[in-house]
Amino acid sequence: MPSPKTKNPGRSGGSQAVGSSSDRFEFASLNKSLLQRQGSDPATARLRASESPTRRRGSSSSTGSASGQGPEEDGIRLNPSFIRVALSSLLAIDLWMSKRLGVCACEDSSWGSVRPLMKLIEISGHGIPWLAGTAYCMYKSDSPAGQEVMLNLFMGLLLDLVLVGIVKALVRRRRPSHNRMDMFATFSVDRYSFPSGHATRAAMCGRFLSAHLVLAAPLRVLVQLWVGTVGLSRVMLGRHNVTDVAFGFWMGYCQYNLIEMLWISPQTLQGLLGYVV
Ligand SMILES: CC(C)=CCC/C(C)=C/COP(=O)(O)O
Repeated sequence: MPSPKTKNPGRSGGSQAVGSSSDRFEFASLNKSLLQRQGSDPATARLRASESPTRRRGSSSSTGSASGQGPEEDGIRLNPSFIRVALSSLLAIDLWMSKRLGVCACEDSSWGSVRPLMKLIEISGHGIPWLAGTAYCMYKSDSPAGQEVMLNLFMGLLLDLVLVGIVKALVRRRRPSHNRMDMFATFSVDRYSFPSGHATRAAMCGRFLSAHLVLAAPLRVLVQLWVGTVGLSRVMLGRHNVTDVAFGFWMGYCQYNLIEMLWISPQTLQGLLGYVV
């Protein structure tokens, strides 16, 4: 659980329980839009229609609805959709679970003594050791087949960084309020938490290793255990909400399919190099 030491510059103050200031921040925006939808009765709609264009423009930025919408869209706003209610419930459960599981968020959290181990697991899924290790193995490999596998893993790791960066920049979900931002070597988008870059990398590399490098069944089980541990450690460290990690796993799983689709074979490489040179 978070301690008074917990800092998060993006949030106003620390929090101890679900329904705290930070959670309320996320709920507030959901509730606001729900209320706005519910409040779109004909009288409100008429009132809105009579607003001056300037006022409507101003309000559209906060409500997320553009001025001058057609009647069909107003009709949709009359009925808060089931999906929206389901999503806000999921978000509530997500925040509650993430807060409960964030037991290593700082040294004086309930499981604070395990934090160094969790940080070690964090390093095992960080981009830098993976990129450096793969580049080293590619350089050291004396078989063309080994080099091919390593080159594709390297390209996959770069692709992962780009895709995660894009999704983080688009979604812009803040990290949990109990997170202490003390990760090493991060990009600016890493102040956002959705999806977990460690989870995407772990899931993608886990599938890659099992398909190309780790052939013994017991070792494959170990690889999958590592993937799960990396995901769990993200929530326990307070870095992520559960949904960030769950989506990250799914995204990493799909990224592996992308690597297989875009597989760079020696022939492709020769073609590409021949084209460039
Ligand atoms: C600097 C390089 C090469 C990678 C950054 C890796 C990183 C710190 C990702 C953030 O992961 P989470 O989204 O799981 O916190």
